[in-house]
Amino acid sequence: MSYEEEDYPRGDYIVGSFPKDFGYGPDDQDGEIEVANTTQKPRILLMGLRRSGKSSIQKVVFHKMSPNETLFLESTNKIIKDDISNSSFVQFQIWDFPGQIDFFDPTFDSEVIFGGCGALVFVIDAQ
Ligand SMILES: Nc1nc2c(ncn2[C@@H]2O[C@H](COP(=O)(O)OP(=O)(O)OP(=O)(O)O)[C@@H](O)[C@H]2O)c(=O)[nH]1
Repeated sequence: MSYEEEDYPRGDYIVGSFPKDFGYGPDDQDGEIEVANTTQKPRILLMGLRRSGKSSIQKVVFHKMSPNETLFLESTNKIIKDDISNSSFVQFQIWDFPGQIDFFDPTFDSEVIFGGCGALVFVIDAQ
């Protein structure tokens, strides 16, 4: 991993970069919702353009948020890992990515991101 702490101090992101602070590292446990057994459940990645509606889709579909309430959602600045366990048969994770990630950044670790991916939803414009 080429990430160096001094190059990307915490909270001081370079636009377009993909520092480990975004929360995708194997040891990361501080997503908004704590997730146990991160490696065992199928993972759905929500990626796409900035302000395209990724978080809105996730909140409306899986958390019964009313579409009107999504107007007040703030921009995602790190990966939000959400554990969906509706029953013992329906169990998976959704990783909601920040829209500003740069896939060509050298610190983007595609092995870690896509390694356990079951599906990828790329949102262009939810409207
Ligand atoms: N009119 C309309 N607005 C929507 C729709 N989906 C999302 N929005 C609005 O678009 C804005 C951005 O939505 P988010 O869900 O935060 O977008 P995001 O892709 O997660 O954004 P980033 O985290 O910045 O990448 C919000 O104000 C939403 O209310 C839709 O279907 N119709």
